[in-house]
Amino acid sequence: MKRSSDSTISPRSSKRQASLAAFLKPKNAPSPINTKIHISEGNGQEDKPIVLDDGEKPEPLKSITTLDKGKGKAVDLHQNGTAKSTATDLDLDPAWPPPQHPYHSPPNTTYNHPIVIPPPSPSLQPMRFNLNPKIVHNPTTDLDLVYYKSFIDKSSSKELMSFLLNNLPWYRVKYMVRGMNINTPRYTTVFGKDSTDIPWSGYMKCRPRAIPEVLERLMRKVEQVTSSQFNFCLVNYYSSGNDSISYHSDSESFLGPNPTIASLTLGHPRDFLLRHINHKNHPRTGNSVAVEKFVLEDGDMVVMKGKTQHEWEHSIPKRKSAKGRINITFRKGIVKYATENYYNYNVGKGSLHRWDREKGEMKEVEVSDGGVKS
Ligand SMILES: O=C(O)CCC(=O)C(=O)O
Ligand SMILES: [Fe+2]
Repeated sequence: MKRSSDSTISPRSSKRQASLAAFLKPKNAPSPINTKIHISEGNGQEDKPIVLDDGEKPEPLKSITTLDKGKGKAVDLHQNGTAKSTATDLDLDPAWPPPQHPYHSPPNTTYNHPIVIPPPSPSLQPMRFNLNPKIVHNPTTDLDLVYYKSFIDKSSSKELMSFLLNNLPWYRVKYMVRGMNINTPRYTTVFGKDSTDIPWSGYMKCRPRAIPEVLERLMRKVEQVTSSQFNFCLVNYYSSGNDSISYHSDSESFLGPNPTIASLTLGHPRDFLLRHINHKNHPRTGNSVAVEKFVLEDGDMVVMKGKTQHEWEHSIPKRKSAKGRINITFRKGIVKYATENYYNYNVGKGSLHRWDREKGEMKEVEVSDGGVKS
């Protein structure tokens, strides 16, 4: 999806919000929200027309629709059927990944990395995880989440945050939509390749990058815990409360129907809002649907699944006092366009940024690393 809010195009641009989900609304459903500017925003962008709509007023927040308070434990699926409440990334099933896994091995573990991303430091071995999810499922509104509070344990999450901040290449992507310049309001980066048999070297518009070892190990664990398979890892860094992602759905057709997306938080907490695409008038009930809010804290993981991406939008709104937060998402792209799109909107053509440890801030590095070809 693309991004919008926070572009330089006009003072009102920060109000602009995005949704591709509007295109997926059931036929005859009432029009979701009226109409002025509605620019889709997120981490990928689909080649579809963009519905224009206006950022609407904020709505009162209601508590989450937690139907199962999550007393049960997550089942660690590859532990010979034994359910566990904690795990590490080193206790993976040796048969994982299976031969048909959608992440085909890159030519080497550092393939197309524009900078040296070191292997995980000893302090990151092993990473420890807590498996105590809450199931958030509302069959009427099709909200379908699994929410792991403190999925990554505190010391692993601190180490991981520092490792990623210091070692990943970061971008502040600029792009154009309908003649308007958009500045992505957060730092982004992406690794991985779609599940097609196209070789890693076979992309004309971008150069897919191998998922760095530490993120691949995390991905394998998340796959095991969620019974899913992924081939992309997108990472966001929100450096302050001014960084954000506006309402959008990750419902791009290049992820296939009902995509499962696992999303992890490291660092300072941020509000995560979910809004139904027909929140003013739900087609089945005729009622309004309240915005759902989660405060995502260090180590938390939210798995969005089922029809969530088709029926709901999510956002990380700006918040005055917020401080640095990393978000990692794992997804599965099924066509070549997934790769082109994700690199275009999360690496782009601009210069890379590195974390300046001494100053505690991002620094723009002059060289362009050729992530995306012109
Ligand atoms: O930062 C987050 O929690 C959400 C990120 C997100 O929605 C996205 O990258 O598509
Ligand atoms: Fe998203």
